[in-house]
Amino acid sequence: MDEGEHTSQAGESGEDNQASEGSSGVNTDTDVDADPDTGSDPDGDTELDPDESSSPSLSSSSSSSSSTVSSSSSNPDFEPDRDSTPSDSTPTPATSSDSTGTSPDATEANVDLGSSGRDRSSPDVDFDGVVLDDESDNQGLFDDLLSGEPIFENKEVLRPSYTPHELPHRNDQINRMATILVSALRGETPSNILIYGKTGTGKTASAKFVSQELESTSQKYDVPCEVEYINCEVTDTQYRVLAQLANTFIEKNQQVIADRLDRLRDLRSAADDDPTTLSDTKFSTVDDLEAQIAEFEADAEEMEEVPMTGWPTDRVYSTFFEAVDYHERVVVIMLDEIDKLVEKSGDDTLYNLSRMNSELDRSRISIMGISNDLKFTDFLDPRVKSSLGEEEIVFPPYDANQLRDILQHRADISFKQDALTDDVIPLCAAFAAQEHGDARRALDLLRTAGELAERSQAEIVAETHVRKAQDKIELDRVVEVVRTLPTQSKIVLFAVILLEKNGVHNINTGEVFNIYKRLCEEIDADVLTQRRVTDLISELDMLGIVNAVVVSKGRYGRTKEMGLSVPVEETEAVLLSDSRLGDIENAQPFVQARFDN
Ligand SMILES: Nc1ncnc2c1ncn2[C@@H]1O[C@H](COP(=O)(O)OP(=O)(O)OP(=O)(O)O)[C@@H](O)[C@H]1O
Repeated sequence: MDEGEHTSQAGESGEDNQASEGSSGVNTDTDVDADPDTGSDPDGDTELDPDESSSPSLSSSSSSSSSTVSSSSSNPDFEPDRDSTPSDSTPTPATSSDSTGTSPDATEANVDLGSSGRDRSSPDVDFDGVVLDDESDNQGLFDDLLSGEPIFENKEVLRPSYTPHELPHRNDQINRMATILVSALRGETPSNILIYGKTGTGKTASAKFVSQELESTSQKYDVPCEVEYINCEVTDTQYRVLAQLANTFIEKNQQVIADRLDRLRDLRSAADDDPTTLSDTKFSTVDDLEAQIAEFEADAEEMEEVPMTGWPTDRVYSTFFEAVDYHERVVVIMLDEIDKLVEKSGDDTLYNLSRMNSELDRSRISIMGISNDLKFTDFLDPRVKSSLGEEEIVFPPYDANQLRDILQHRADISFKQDALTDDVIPLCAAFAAQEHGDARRALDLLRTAGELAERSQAEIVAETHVRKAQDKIELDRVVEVVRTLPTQSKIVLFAVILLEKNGVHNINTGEVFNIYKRLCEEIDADVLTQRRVTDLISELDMLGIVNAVVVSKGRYGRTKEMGLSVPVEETEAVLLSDSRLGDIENAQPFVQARFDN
């Protein structure tokens, strides 16, 4: 999901919600393994090859060289030299004479004043009781941080909101989009396009890149062509989509009318001075001109913005229809996360939009839908499905080598020269390829590694920072998944944590259920059946929070044995931050109760 151009943007953590993709999605091992299948590094060496076909291989020598660098740079004795000349990008601290605007003499006076208290008798200096360079007023909190050589040249380039100018490995898809959309520049209606691909495969970035090119070319050749971007995760109902489009077009129309009125009013002044001015225009008399001005003024007056709620949908639709058809143009409506719209409010919006062309007089619209759910068209009305999917473009996941190129392009502009050891980019690429070739994940990893290096005052980003960044991102993800669990699942998870904290290994379902029951009683929650609790445990297993295996107990049947797959302390803290679970003051007695049953 990207920053919406016309929408208010949902909070963008830069994290995709992959937690539901199984236990591998929540790997909190501090040691990143060489083997994606086993999740362990039995050899204990640093050889990393998560993607055999294309992944980078990091030798232990590179890791040792980088650790040399990081250990020297994170030396605890490291003391920034405050007297040294600040680097180009380090702001020069203002001296007291700069900041007060006083003369050098005044600065000297200030030095004296520092020792002798405040001498208000000096005629040149009126410090008004404030001595800016007094040590006690500025303890150098920020000076120390600023004096470190910054690692980043421009960190924004690594953020999801940045639209890159180059999109390596997406030429084919970009060219296909361009080939389809070029008809808009010929005044024809382009076919509707559906773009599919997993998260982070560059769908939005590529579509926005093509849109920008389309709009700038249309300005160059003076062909009316516009692209409207809607993020359907935020704008997820027919009313909101139509209202947002209507208001965007109304705003644009007002601008068009204002420009036309300016020109006509200029013409009228010229005609007042010299009536022959009108001979080159379509107006035979000043009255005709006046009438046209009055008509535009009335149009501008009539255009009423759609409120964000409250109108009947057909009124919103007709307002949008009139606004878009106000003058000749081809409009491409880009519906990002289109599956979210269909999921939330069915396919009415798409049905209405896709049949509009037959009724529009002056304008034409074309739809570009973007989705990471390949199956969402199954829920569409067959007419909508065939109209929407006139052209389909698939964005395959990136492999490790492609991710490396993408990261290198960004790193060149976002980091200072030589700020990365050689293994940083391959390692970030390898980690991201291990998941599902997600460029967003790879960029997050690189940015977080840079930030961690910066925070530890290292001068260079090394392999260890990438590994720490990977752990941090994983932990953030776990925290998010746990935080958003339903209360019943949280109670079940809390029961597992309590058992684990008390040294119980191979926890079985019965044990969890006993503790769960008592926790429910304590916080006055409904008690589910043991069967239902077993289902919740399976869900936690699927989310990668617990690791459960079914074991046979011979003639006593089968049971599930489980352990926690996430860090205990952090997970417990997240659970206790829930207002209901936070009420459990001392859980120890419940665990003891396990032995009573
Ligand atoms: N080929 C590429 N070159 C440079 N940056 C890329 C490339 N592909 C993706 N990115 C970057 O990766 C991030 C995610 O890309 P984008 O938002 O386009 O993915 P998406 O496929 O639309 O994902 P989602 O379905 O989750 O919205 C963005 O910061 C984007 O700039």
